[in-house]
Amino acid sequence: MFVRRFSLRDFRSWDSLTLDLVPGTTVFLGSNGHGKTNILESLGYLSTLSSHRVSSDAPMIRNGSASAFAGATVVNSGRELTIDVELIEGKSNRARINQSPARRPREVLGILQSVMFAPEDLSLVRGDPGDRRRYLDELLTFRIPRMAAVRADYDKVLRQRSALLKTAGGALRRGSGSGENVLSTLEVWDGHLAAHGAQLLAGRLELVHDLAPHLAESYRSIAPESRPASMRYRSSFGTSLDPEFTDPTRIPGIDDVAYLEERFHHELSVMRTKEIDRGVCLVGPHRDDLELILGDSPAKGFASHGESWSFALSLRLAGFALLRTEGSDPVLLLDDVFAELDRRRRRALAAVAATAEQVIVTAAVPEDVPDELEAAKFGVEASETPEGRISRIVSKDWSATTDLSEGVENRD
Ligand SMILES: Nc1ncnc2c1ncn2[C@@H]1O[C@H](COP(=O)(O)OP(=O)(O)OP(=O)(O)O)[C@@H](O)[C@H]1O
Repeated sequence: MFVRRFSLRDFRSWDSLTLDLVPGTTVFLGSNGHGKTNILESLGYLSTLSSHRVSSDAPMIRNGSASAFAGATVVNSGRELTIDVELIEGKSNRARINQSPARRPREVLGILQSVMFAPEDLSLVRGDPGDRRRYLDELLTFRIPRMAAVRADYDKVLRQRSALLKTAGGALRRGSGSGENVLSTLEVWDGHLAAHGAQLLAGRLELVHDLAPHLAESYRSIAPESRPASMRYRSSFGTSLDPEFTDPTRIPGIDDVAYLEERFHHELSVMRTKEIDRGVCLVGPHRDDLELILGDSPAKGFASHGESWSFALSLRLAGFALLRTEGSDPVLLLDDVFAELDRRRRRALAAVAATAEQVIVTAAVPEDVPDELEAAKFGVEASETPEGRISRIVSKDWSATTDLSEGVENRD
């Protein structure tokens, strides 16, 4: 698939931009802090409804504006769909598909599939479990779009159940009669949590099973002199779950969801007193992790800086390879990453990028982009204006390269 056109309004440093793109590699070039990453972030947002840099939407709205807009026309096997999202300060976001309002923004998920590799990805290896869960869930949603609804339902039940756990703790400590009522309501929420959680968990386990060989292969090609890379899902269910279930080589079965739902229920009953004491939900997919292993050791806290980079890149390339084997052709978004890589890893990444239908790259200077990637180039420059610092596409002399910014308007 490829993005044929995209538009921004009041998105970070871009007050207004409409740009036509083509398949192949497109590079946005400019000095630090001029607005290149903001472009990739907006495409990533249209793809996943979240930013790779911030956990809330507010920072993406241009300073002084009440809302931001990002839209893209995506061509997938000859079929064109236009999606757009409006981020509104203090209100729910709005999304449209082919100009028609979507009932929920998450309906746009899956239309623009992308894999982004960015400096922030080091946190996949070194950061908190939440970063790795997000990595898994984004891929899962591309594979199985209905998983976006399962995740949303799970999060909703989790919030309600957590609030109830706090109430239950208070009521039982006071010895009030309402404690009994709260406990029976908790049973109902346990059922909902286990039902949604089991689906999410089964989806993640199947994903890890399918992803693991691609990870091993990607890491081998990037860092052949290093130890082998592997992954394993770590469940918060403890001994309630047969360890065989998290073995990435185990072939998922059709009864998995039912088994996991039953185990989830069981684990909730085991943890009941502890959960009420603490007032939080202690087990479930929201407490799980993806273990990344280098040789026989956990990559986190053990891998060198270079190995961690290779691991993070391999995770992204593994996701890209998996989606491609399943018939999808995600857009590859590479945020200023070539300058960070040594020659071997640059070549490995360039080789994969050359096979993608569309690659969008940011770089400070043309020399940062490997020669193997024939690229169309746009210059990006920000300047101070009465409305603040605003980014623009500018014409540059790239000498002997294709400068597409000639004639491009930063249109309304
Ligand atoms: N909400 C916002 N409103 C206005 N400007 C913003 C907002 N958020 C970020 N910016 C501006 O965007 C610019 C940073 O843009 P971006 O991160 O895209 O830079 P970049 O060109 O990718 O730089 P680097 O090469 O250093 O990564 C900064 O000037 C910052 O002040």
